[in-house]
Amino acid sequence: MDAQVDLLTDKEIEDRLAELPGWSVTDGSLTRTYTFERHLPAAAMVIHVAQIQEELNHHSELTLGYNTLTVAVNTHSAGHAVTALDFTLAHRVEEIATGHGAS
Ligand SMILES: C[C@H](O)[C@H](O)[C@H]1CNC2=NC(N)=NC(=O)C2=N1
Repeated sequence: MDAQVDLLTDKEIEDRLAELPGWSVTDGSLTRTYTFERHLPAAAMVIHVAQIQEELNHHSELTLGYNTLTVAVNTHSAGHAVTALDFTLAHRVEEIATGHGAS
């Protein structure tokens, strides 16, 4: 049984989004689309994000395009609400993005 996940108020979500330029809550998920110079760097970042997701045991929907990678996450165990766990993942992804040539 997953531990009870604390829900966030709209204000808390807005405050946390202010710390994550480029991220938004879109269609119920915390979302960011990264753009790359070429396809393979985008594909390589998928593996790195997957490693982080396994470490956190928290998983997003990843959409790989020609030179884009979209990360979209909410918390399934909280009824697909956006929670602090989603922001934790977003910050971890942000930490690696520049190194992958993402913008
Ligand atoms: C059994 C496993 O721990 C749970 O299903 C984890 C896996 N990854 C998850 N990812 C997300 N986004 N939300 C969850 O509630 C979640 N739960």
